[in-house]
Amino acid sequence: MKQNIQGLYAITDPTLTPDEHLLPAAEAALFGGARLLQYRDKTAPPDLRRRRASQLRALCHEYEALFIVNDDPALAAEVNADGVHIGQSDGGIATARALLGDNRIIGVTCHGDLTLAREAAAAGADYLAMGRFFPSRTKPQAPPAEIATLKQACGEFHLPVVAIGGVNADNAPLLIQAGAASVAVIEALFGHSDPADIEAAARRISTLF
Ligand SMILES: Cc1ncc(COP(=O)(O)OP(=O)(O)O)c(N)n1
Ligand SMILES: Cc1ncsc1CCOP(=O)(O)O
Ligand SMILES: [Mg+2]
Repeated sequence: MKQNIQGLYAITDPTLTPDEHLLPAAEAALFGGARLLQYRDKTAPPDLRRRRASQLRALCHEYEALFIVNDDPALAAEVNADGVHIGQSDGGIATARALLGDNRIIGVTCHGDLTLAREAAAAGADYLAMGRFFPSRTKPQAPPAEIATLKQACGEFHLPVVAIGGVNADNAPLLIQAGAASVAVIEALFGHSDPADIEAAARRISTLF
């Protein structure tokens, strides 16, 4: 499982995709080649989050893709997700590891900071997420990161590095050439409402790997 952190990493967004369209939108991204899918919803009530996370896990596994829950290791454990993504204020790797065990994936936000990346690697992260590399309307306040730092991280760590922030089919090659194992994408996929357009956008990015 952990060796498969590679390729297009699609991340859902409740502002771009209303709940009633979530499953078809996610399926379009998977059909277009997404290899990982993250459920990122900070606003839905807990029972809906549980239901959608279970449904998305089943969908991802139909496409042999990895299913990751954002922010919430307890939900990831409850729905038997492949892993969790945590940021610097999301509770820490040790807490997530205690809930998820050694076989599940823990991804950690390291912004553009090699010190954070070294700490996450030493604490047992399974992938390091760096970014934002380009302006992002989804998270404009995310601290900017340099592609030179991405290159350095990819050379230093024996862990996959995921690049995020304003990524689309035109700029993803810069990140892949710098060594990113995966690019994480929200708006360039889910900014489309027609599933055929989501699928086409996913395919354009997936074929870059
Ligand atoms: C793959 C990936 N990388 C980075 C993030 C950002 O996580 P975080 O810093 O915790 O911010 P939020 O996404 O929680 O707003 C991510 N979710 N996924
Ligand atoms: C969650 C997150 N963390 C850093 S940038 C970002 C948002 C990525 O979304 P988009 O692909 O729409 O820029
Ligand atoms: Mg978070």
